[in-house]
Amino acid sequence: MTQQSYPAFGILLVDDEPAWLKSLSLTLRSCAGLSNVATCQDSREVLGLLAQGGIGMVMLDLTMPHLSGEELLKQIGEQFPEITTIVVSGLNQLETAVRCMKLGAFDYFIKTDEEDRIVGGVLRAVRMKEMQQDYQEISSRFASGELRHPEAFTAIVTGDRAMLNVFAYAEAVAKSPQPLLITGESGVGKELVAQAVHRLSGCRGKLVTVNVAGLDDTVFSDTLFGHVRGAFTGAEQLRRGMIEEAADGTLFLDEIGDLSIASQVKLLRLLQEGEFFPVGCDQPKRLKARIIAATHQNLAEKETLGTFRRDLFYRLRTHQLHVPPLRERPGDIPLLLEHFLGEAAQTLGKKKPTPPRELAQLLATYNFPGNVRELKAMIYDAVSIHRDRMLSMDSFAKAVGQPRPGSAEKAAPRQNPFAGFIDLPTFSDAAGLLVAEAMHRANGNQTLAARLLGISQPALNKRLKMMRAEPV
Ligand SMILES: Nc1ncnc2c1ncn2[C@@H]1O[C@H](COP(=O)(O)OP(=O)(O)OP(=O)(O)O)[C@@H](O)[C@H]1O
Repeated sequence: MTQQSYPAFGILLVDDEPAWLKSLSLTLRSCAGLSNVATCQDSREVLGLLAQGGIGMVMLDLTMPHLSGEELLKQIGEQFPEITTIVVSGLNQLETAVRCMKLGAFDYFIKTDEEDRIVGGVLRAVRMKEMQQDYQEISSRFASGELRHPEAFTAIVTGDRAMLNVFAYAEAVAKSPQPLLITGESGVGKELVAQAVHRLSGCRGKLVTVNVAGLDDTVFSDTLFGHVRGAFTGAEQLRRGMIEEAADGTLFLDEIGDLSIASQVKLLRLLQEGEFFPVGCDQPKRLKARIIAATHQNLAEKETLGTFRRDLFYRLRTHQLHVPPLRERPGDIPLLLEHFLGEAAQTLGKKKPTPPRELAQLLATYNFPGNVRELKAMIYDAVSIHRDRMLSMDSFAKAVGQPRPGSAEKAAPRQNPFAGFIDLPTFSDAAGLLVAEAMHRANGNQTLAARLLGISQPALNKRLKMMRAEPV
């Protein structure tokens, strides 16, 4: 996407008629935004040109002097199997088309076909080729297992294997012009990942973020596509949409799961055709930005319920990254704690406090529905009220012990876990099981287990001694 010309690989047009070569190049440039196009009039030169490298696709005439198109097709298939070949011929014969397909042609067009058909076919082939290249890149990155640009991820604190896999994938698809979908619960760091992908893309344009939640279809169109002067009452000035703001860069569409069906249709058209119409304008403009979309919602479920279009879902997830929730990467909690303590202290102009040893363990017992954002807020909160050298556990214990406002735990009356039992355990058995669970969650730390149970540490110690004397 950094290069001026698109796509990243060259497209070679081969025909002995210069007028056709000129008109096809113009059509590809103006209707499909394909500018990385070279032409060749002499079929004998084609193999030599391909040997120089850089060409990923050939569009070939069949009836040419010297080397016929069919012969060339065969030789390209043998010597350059990675190159996609499309036949564009004056011959409207089914047998010829079938023969070409058998020789490996990706598609077959007749010169008199409508322009839209040819352009659509070429764009399809370009997309397939880009995806092939992306997948090769992905597998080679995973095989090497190393990040080439770890510095792009410095804002994301983690040591987790699954997160490192997310980074490897992000690196592999960063330069792809295909859309990228980032999923994961709220607060896991999806936007940080989008920023890293943009940085790695090498695009010289900006990263432009649009939160599409709550935008009705009219505002969505106006925000993304912009409008011309006089497009509607109040449109006194021309407005460039966010797509244009993000030209040669990345357009990050956050909360994509909330998009209305009408706007989904428009986004799909943008992705499929690579063009859009500013409101009130009948001249299409080309999409020159890479699209990254993110959501905390389950799009597969929404698609089944009919609230998210299947075609858009499949288009968006050409490449997909899932950022795991914090509770699935407890090893990150101490790292994030250290990081945010430093950050909060600096922001609040305080000395970085020392966290008690049990704090990370206490936090590991909590399931963090708000993920890293919630942890960050807890730490900022604690640092803002802290006075001594040692950080107090109190605000954390309070936060992890409380059901979140509006959460299911608060809304639903707590079920008595013994409700379905025919024979109730004895009081001492039940207490023993509760203590065993708290000790397990606290990783054997009595201070922490006592906090979880809401009793003092000596009381817990006494109970443990009793349990050892008469095991449950
Ligand atoms: N691994 C991390 N290291 C450092 N900071 C992080 C990390 N993950 C998230 N954060 C911070 O947590 C907050 C939430 O992150 P972010 O906005 O990227 O999450 P999100 O998944 O995009 O959330 P939402 O779905 O609500 O938009 C931000 O302040 C971000 O800087």
